[in-house]
Amino acid sequence: MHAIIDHIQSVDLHAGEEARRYLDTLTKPPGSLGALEELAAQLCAITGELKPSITPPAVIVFAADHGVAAEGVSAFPQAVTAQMVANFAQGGAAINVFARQIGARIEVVDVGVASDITAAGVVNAKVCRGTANMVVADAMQPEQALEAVNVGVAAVERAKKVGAKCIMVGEMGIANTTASSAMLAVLTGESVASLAGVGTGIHQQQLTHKVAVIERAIAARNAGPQAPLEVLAKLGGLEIAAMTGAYLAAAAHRLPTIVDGFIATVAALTACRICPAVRGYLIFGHRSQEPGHEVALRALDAKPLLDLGMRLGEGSGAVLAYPLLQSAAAMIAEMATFDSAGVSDKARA
Ligand SMILES: O=C(O)c1ccc[n+]([C@@H]2O[C@H](COP(=O)([O-])O)[C@@H](O)[C@H]2O)c1
Ligand SMILES: Cc1cc2nc[nH]c2cc1C
Repeated sequence: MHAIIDHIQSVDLHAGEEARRYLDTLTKPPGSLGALEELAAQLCAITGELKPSITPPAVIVFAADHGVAAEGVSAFPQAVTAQMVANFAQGGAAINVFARQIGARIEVVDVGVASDITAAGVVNAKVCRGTANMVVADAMQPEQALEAVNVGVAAVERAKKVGAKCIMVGEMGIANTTASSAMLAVLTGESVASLAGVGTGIHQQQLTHKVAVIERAIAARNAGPQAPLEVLAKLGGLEIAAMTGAYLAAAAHRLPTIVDGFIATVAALTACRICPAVRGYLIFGHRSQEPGHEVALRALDAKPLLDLGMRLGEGSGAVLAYPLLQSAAAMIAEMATFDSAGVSDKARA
């Protein structure tokens, strides 16, 4: 992990400024393409190119289990994590459908599913069989958390090796909204009650219980916001650690990265707390319905592209936003300028 952090540089602010100036020469009233213009400028700042390429895209889904599932904090049993991994391998999950739509390769990585994964094509990078129950023990040992971060780094480097120009990271892990909520409460100082949500769809009474479980875990684990890796190890999850590593590696390799929903954004926040320069490489795909997502987005000063009332995970909201990046990249690369098209601009009128 430390080797990859040493390679992270801030995005190229000069390229971003140059892109903004160039966008104002294109045949449209200045600023009229709204957020798409800012997106185009960000892609230029990330890649250092005035005509950035984001093709081909790559999707990576990290799966792991959570000991805290034993506290009854999810609407679904732990076995669903492994069952969904098999579904990903067969191409039948929402993320498979959306990835096919945009022509993205998809890699599924077992970073810590509790049971054996036999499905063909799943990368076996199991650090251990799920985390410990954070109410009674640290979720991970520091070396396990570090190993899981490195699983994420390696996955992005595999994608980079086969030519990926845009990274979308997703996750699957029953009870991971509990882990993410605990991390976020510590990282931001916000109350658990203000950010914990229904996850896969628990009822109000179960949500009250979930809040109490998270509060007990936080009190018992004793981790502070100044030590993000410790927060990750004590309260996080193996797939959250892998996502954190993926964001660090994507930044180190100057790859535009689309962040998915709640769990992904907590991992992104963790990566930014470890290395603030990561922030410039992140594009936020969508606003999840999980209330904590708003808190995490605010902590990152981030405005997501889409707001579809989704709360699935898997990377689905990131992949759905990818066509907007395609539009932004195509717009800056292909639009005519006022000069080239012989259109009078405002200044000359
Ligand atoms: O990405 C999100 O915003 C999101 C919000 C709620 C739930 N999820 C997904 O649902 C699972 C976690 O929910 P839970 O209730 O088991 O904590 C996990 O597999 C996530 O991918 C994902
Ligand atoms: C079926 C199912 C699919 C999922 N995908 C991501 N999280 C999930 C949780 C459940 C329960």
